[in-house]
Amino acid sequence: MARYEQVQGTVALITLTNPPVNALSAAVRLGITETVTRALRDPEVKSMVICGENGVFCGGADIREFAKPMSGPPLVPMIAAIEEGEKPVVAAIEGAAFGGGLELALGCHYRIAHSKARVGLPEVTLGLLPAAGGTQRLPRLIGLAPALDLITTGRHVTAQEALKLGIVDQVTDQSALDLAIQFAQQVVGQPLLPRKLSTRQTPCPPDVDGLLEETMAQVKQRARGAMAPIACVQAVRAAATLPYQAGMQKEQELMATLFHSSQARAMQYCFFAQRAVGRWSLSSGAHSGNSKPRPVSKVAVIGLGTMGRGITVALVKAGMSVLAVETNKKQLEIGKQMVSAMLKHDAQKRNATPRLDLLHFTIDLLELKNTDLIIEAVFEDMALKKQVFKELSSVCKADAFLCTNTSGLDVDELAAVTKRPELVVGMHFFAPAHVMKLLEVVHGSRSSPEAVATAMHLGKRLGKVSVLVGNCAGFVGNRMLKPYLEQANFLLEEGATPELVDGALEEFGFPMGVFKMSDLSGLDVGWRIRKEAGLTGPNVDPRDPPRRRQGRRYSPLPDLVCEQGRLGQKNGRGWYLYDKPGGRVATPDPSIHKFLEEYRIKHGISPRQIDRQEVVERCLFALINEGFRSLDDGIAAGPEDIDMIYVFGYGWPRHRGGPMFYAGMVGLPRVLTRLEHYRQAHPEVPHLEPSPLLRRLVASGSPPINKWRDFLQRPHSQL
Ligand SMILES: CCC[C@H](O)CC(=O)SCCNC(=O)CCNC(=O)[C@H](O)C(C)(C)COP(=O)([O-])OP(=O)([O-])OC[C@H]1O[C@@H](n2cnc3c(N)ncnc32)[C@H](O)[C@@H]1OP(=O)([O-])[O-]
Repeated sequence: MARYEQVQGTVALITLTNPPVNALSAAVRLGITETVTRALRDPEVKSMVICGENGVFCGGADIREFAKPMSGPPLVPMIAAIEEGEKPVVAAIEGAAFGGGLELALGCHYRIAHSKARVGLPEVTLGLLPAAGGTQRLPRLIGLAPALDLITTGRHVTAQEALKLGIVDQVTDQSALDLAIQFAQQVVGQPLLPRKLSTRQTPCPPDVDGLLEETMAQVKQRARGAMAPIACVQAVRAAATLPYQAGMQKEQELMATLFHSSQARAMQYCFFAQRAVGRWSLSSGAHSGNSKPRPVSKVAVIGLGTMGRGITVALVKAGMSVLAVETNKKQLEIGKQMVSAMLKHDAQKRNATPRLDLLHFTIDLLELKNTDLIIEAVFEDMALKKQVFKELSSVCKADAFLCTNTSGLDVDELAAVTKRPELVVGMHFFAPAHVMKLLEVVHGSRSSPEAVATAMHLGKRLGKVSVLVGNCAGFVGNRMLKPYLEQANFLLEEGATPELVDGALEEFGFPMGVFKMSDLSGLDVGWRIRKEAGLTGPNVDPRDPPRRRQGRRYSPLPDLVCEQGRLGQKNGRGWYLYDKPGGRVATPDPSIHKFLEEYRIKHGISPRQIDRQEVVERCLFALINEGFRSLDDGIAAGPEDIDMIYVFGYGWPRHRGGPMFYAGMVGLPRVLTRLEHYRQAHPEVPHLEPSPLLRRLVASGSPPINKWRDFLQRPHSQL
């Protein structure tokens, strides 16, 4: 797993050979150990170069090995042997040097990178810290503050930034390997000691304690309960305050607490789940391996409201030419100005030039005739969308794909008004569409594999995590959100406050609780949908009592709040009070508390003490229960799909793996028992009735999450 060659007479070339990313598996570590020893012993060899096969230096430790017992030589002494050796070693970095890969390079005496290479220590995103000396060598190389930034965020750094920071010694547009070999010959005979990072002092600012305290405070706030970022700060602190060996000891101790933690397991599950959802399959037998996307070069977006603008920006940022369409000149002008401003703002942040040349605007649908793919992003109204789809169907070329950006409307109903239902798919973007990583691609009953493949591929080009879902009201994400929101409202009726509910959910790790989130989205959005569904407003069945609709318990609280003119952040008043209309600073509102008290009196509800555990269980177990139903219905293909939708679209804390992974961690029998308990206490809430799949899994001994697909009633039936 490491090839050995002697080149240019005196240079030992060691190539890591473990495709696709040359991860440091036991065999690779053994290969490196043996070849380095050989090179150090061979008197003909004066210097060494380490590189990776297939244009990738190394993707780090082999994450798949973490769940198995340790075998093969450990990384720390392997890297120490390279550094301590008395022959210069040069790392030739092409592609990527991440995690243990960068730590290996830091053990080398010199680093040469290709201009397209990226480096970083992303262990924190796997619930770990760089435990092969990364927390001790990187600060000694680039200084305390930049090392804290890189290690606590895990961000990837370009070769140019790596050069500026001093992580690499040279960057080349040519072959990094050729340059490294040349370099390795030139440095023979130069003093090696100053190049051994373990012998250096960490460059620190005058107020080390101040910097560490400030960083710790920021990290704790960002971490939302994740342990790894905090351990990273503690480890880097050791690099600034302890001698090298003591720092290494601290690094190992901290890693030991993280390595077997449930958080690390959850985050490593997310790493693989994120990749697994890209490998979609349909019940027809079509899958990502046998269905080719059609090349798309001309894209159009219909409607320049909030969603349309975000989608347009996302497409342009991906380098695609976009035709943006509005109904009239005034709307077009507003949209044009806003999209241009968004692109300029984004480019400014990245120190780049905005690609305004890729944007074209029109109010004439006939201009769509040469477009390959159209994303309709008009108002969420079925009649309007149908009208747009009919027109698109007649003006667009016969093989153009028609995609609808909808958060839950029936894709089949829309496809039925076109002459090409097989080319219609749903693309559910999340606001703001140029920022949020999630894309639900909705497979209608007549969507062709090519249409699915094309939409999934487009999502990837936009840098999104695309998840294929079936067609039902709300698809996967919003369908599961419904019982979650419902429970939150019921908890208010029973005695909770918005602050109590939000506090419990934020403590769990959501960036925002459910009521703050509703205020941010605008309370009128759900109000309008409920009016259309006959749950509130003039279409309510007059025989329904105030807290029952369509045969089940209903809370009119959100409707009553809207009726008071409280629409959320946009007008400064919602479930909370805001500093100003459009303001972000939420404060609890005594008038909401009074309103809730009066409501309870009016409906004869005696408020009770509700604790945080009940909030978390009722909201999240109801959501998880709906997840099991979505799986059993074949709307979600697997638990990973649901988990990635929630992690990337709904702020589910990554260190808890996603709702279905979390259910497995809590224990399926416990989820079942608690749902049964709450169902008994609230017999009028059908969402609390445990799903048949959950019951089957528990009856079968609660198999691990990767075996759940074997228990599905109708695998992929709706996909
Ligand atoms: C004591 C230990 C200390 C040490 O500090 C700990 C670490 O190093 S922790 C590690 C710190 N390192 C990291 O966190 C870096 C993790 N890796 C990455 O960020 C990206 O893979 C990389 C940027 C390298 C390439 O991106 P790309 O070109 O878009 O390609 P892709 O992403 O689609 O991956 C292709 C295939 O390779 C697989 N695979 C990848 N890496 C690993 C791995 N380390 N292991 C195993 N497998 C890995 C991946 O699952 C996929 O498999 P499949 O079956 O085809 O789905």
